[in-house]
Amino acid sequence: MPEEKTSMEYVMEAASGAHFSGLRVDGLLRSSSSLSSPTSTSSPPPSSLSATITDSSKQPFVIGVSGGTASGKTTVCDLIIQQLHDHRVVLVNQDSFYRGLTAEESEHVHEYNFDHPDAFDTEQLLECVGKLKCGQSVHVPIYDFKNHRRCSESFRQVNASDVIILEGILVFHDQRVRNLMNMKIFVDTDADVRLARRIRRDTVERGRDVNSVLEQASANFNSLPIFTAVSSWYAKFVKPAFDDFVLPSKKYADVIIPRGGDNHVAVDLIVQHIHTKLGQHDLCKIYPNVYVIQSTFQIRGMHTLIRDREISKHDFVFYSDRLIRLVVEHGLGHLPFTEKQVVTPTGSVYTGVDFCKKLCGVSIVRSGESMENALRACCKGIKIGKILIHRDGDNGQQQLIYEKLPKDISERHVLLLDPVLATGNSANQAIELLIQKGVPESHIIFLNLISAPEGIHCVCKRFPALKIVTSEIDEALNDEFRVIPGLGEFGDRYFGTDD
Ligand SMILES: Nc1ncnc2c1ncn2[C@@H]1O[C@H](COP(=O)(O)OP(=O)(O)O)[C@@H](O)[C@H]1O
Ligand SMILES: Nc1ccn([C@@H]2O[C@H](COP(=O)(O)O)[C@@H](O)[C@H]2O)c(=O)n1
Ligand SMILES: [Mg+2]
Repeated sequence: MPEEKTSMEYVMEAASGAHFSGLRVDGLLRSSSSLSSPTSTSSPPPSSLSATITDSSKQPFVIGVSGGTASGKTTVCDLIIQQLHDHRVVLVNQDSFYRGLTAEESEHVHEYNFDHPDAFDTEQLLECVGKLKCGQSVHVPIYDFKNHRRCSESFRQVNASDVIILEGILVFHDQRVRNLMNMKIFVDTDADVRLARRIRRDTVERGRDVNSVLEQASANFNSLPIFTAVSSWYAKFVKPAFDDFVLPSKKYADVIIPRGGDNHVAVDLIVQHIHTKLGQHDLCKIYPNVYVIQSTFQIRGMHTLIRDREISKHDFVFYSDRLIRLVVEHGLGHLPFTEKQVVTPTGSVYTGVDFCKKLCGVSIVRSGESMENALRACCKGIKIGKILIHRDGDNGQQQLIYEKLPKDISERHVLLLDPVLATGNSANQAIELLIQKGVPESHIIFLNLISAPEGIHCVCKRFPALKIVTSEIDEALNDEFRVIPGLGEFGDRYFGTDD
């Protein structure tokens, strides 16, 4: 983190897809996670979500964190950032947008009200966060609390990220700033505790001498004779501004955290909520029956391998099988269950669930057959039917060639197997057939490794009650109806007929 510099300097915060966070603009590195360099190998690769963040249609999740001075806003932000370690996070402090003081104001700095909304350049803050929301990089000013001014020649470059945290005493004051936020958190800490912390922080971190802080602090101690006569910055500005502007903005919060950073339960819940929001592909929000299995580095790694055109056949099959198994397990999790109790060897009763018995698989030949082994491995003795649909060229025309399905299929839940969902035409034809055979639409779970958005739209619009479980949603189809980036002809690669 730079001290004041005479030459122009960029302080890189978020770059190259890794996770960055918690870099304070007052010259203090607060978060241990921000110690990693932008290219650190310990930093995670961008998730599928992160990758799409650079696409301006994908907006980052913006969190506003407000609360009185020294309530623990920055501490809470650091905790959130640490727990969001697999996402790119940037922290923007409202303090960075303090206006510069005129010469006269500087001369009478103790008369200046840093706690009034007018002390901030809100237009600049709006522009900055607006750009970040659109996936653009911005230059954030660096504020020097010791000298009450911006470092005129240094700024921090903040790049596109998955999560933007905007923190400051008055970030909920202006409606336009509030409107940028997806989630608003108010850190609510007792006034006496805040005052004590502020005294300590301002002397240790902000270069204030003890007397000046005590002068600021006198409002809360003004029953003590020693401080009654002292003119008080805290009494004059900080406390009234808290009562007039900060506290009234608490009503806009979605979440109020009592005790700040000590409240680990609240922080955990907030992080869980953000994870859920980030993990959801936009299509999952449009179609609630589309499920993308939770991405992990193992899953990303396996996708990286099977999508690599240079991978050996053996490895392609091995890693495809691993991924298919995960999708199958996830799909099984969507089946209905009944409660079941068993007695354990300790003689105690364990209340669990019983698997759904009325079940079968149906593979769309030929690539769907690659998923049969995983299904058999999970469901002993499961019946698996087959549907063969012929694609006439690339014009979307389909023809049903062959079907062999269990006779009582209408009484079963069906796991429909096809590793790649592209246009959705063959899937729709297969689903149509299952419905003709009497399978209720809501009893069909369609399992894929990768899905194109076009295929999801096509299937979900026609069969809204059916569930789709996939491990990744790709970008789009190209002009030849192939999934991009995709992985080529899955069946040929899996069964070794791609030479
Ligand atoms: N739960 C806590 N227990 C003890 N000290 C804390 C706690 N939370 C914050 N602090 C300290 O109080 C001061 C103010 O906290 P900070 O998070 O910077 O507040 P804010 O950003 O709201 O002004 C800092 O010096 C910080 O280390
Ligand atoms: N030059 C300045 C500018 C602001 N302050 C005080 O900082 C407080 C806001 O920062 P928090 O981290 O406490 O939210 C605010 O209450 C201002 O009084 C300052 O001391 N000097
Ligand atoms: Mg702070």
